[in-house]
Amino acid sequence: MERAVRRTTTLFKHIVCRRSLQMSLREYSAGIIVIGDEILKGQTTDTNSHFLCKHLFTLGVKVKKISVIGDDLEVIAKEVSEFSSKYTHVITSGGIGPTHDDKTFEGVAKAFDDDICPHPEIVELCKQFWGANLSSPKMKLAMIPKSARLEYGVNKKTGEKNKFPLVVVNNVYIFPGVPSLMERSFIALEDLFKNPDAHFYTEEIYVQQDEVSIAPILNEVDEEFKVDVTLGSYPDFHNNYYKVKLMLESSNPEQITKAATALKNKLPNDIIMGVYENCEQTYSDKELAPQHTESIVNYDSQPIVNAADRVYKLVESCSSDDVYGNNVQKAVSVLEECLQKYSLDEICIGFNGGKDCTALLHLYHAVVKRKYPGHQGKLKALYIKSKLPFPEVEKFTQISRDKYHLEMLHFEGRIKDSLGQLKANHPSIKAVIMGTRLTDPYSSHLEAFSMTDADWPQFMRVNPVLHWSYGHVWKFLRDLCLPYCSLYDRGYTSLGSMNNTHPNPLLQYVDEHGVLKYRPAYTLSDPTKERDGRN
Ligand SMILES: Cc1cc2nc3c(=O)[nH]c(=O)nc-3n(C[C@H](O)[C@H](O)[C@H](O)COP(=O)(O)O)c2cc1C
Ligand SMILES: Nc1ncnc2c1ncn2[C@@H]1O[C@H](COP(=O)(O)OP(=O)(O)OP(=O)(O)O)[C@@H](O)[C@H]1O
Ligand SMILES: [Co+2]
Ligand SMILES: [K+]
Ligand SMILES: [Mg+2]
Repeated sequence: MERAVRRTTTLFKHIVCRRSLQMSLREYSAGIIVIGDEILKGQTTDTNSHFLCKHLFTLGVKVKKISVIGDDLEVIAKEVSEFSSKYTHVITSGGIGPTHDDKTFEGVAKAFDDDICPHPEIVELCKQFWGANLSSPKMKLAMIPKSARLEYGVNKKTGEKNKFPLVVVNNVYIFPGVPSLMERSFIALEDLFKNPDAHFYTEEIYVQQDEVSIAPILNEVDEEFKVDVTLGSYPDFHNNYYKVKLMLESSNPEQITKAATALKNKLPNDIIMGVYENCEQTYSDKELAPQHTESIVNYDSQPIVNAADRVYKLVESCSSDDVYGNNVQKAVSVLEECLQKYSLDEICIGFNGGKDCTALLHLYHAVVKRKYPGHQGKLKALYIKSKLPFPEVEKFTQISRDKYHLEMLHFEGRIKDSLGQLKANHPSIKAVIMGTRLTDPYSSHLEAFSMTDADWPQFMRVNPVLHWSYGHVWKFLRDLCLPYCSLYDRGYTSLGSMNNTHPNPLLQYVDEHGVLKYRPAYTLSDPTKERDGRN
């Protein structure tokens, strides 16, 4: 939501986007109608339209309009009728449950001057699945427009025909509102929507300056190429590496290249962080993620996808006098040794969103991927929440959990007590991988494998980055374009709780408007001052 709102309030709405109607290509359009009082009342958040837009785009279908309406017969009929005449496909979600307030089938029937009546095939299915007799509320599911046809679709994983059909009237596809059901059903039926001619070319340019300062350039390029190329500008306030992503899109490969070249020539060179060219999307069912070619500058927008290749390449290509490279190598071999000694079930990584464990998590992920290429299970991560955690830290741990597919073992309170609970609740865990370095307090005596102290719950502490310097951690994170907690971009150099952690005073400066600001953590030149913001 937040992101969508931001987009519409920014420059993009002033750049009118048009794409040429190349006559050789047939354009497929779609309109989405989200139906349900609960959405208009703010009791449910609509995620279905977002899901549909994303998938339809990859199928070569342009969504032209999304409408959200209540469970009102007249309104449904009017909207369906209008959408049906305007767009190639109309997709509705919601309002097909067994209760009185669900009116979508009736509304669609009305839109086409049709009536609803029991459909024998669905009546049969209702009997089979729910033992429903003709008077049971479930039978409402069988009351569909007379002119409807049924589309079963195929489960892509099992190859089997779906058990329950989708109801379709003319070009109107009537999906359930429950997101999991809608998504499953849509994926099984997506071939119905696909545009066989679609062939979009995209190019992404990542820029390190805010939108306002580049707006005149965007307007110029848009003006020149708008007939053939769509230019979008998407700011990201939380990214550690860029401020705006520019997205060009066209079905004409020559024109998109010309537009992108014009844009790159006009933008100051030093603000371009990364360029992905020819991210051609052909609409196979395989992957939603765009197939990127390598960025021609250095920003990697998908650092986790190739984690193992990148990490091992770094390790294999490093020379003997490269201290940083050797430290990465050492970390990888400690992790490999850890995986020899313990099974994945016996290991968790201590992950609290800090920089050291963020670098470590990426290494651990890479080493696991290399050792177990087909591994589908989740890596375990231990997160002991402090009394007053920073919201930025909380957010970052959640983002990391999703990106690296972690199973989070959550605890709250004192670390020692939490480790006692870890032992009790997860008896299989024997080793905790940690981002501790020799320069951390009370850590100068540690080794790669050190048991916890005698008066602590007993775990093997595995310390792969023990010999890394402060600078090495930042070099690793930044060189590989890894996401890290946003507090580090605002002058924090080590993170504890909100009550004992401040930005590092050494990074303070006064900007041109006289405002006190902090430089990012990776610019700290004296590493012995890493904890100067802690008390
Ligand atoms: C898994 C784990 C094991 C730990 N084992 C010990 C230990 O054996 N002895 C000890 O004094 N502290 C131990 N600690 C505490 C850490 O040394 C350190 O005090 C804690 O991570 C807070 O670090 P900070 O002050 O940099 O935020 C452990 C912490 C964790 C997460
Ligand atoms: N609350 C915690 N929950 C889980 N693991 C923790 C916790 N605190 C510390 N650890 C582990 O101990 C390591 C050392 O802690 P430390 O605070 O020095 O590093 P960090 O949090 O990764 O980064 P920073 O030094 O910037 O705060 C972490 O990398 C992590 O592996
Ligand atoms: Co640290
Ligand atoms: K924008
Ligand atoms: Mg910390």
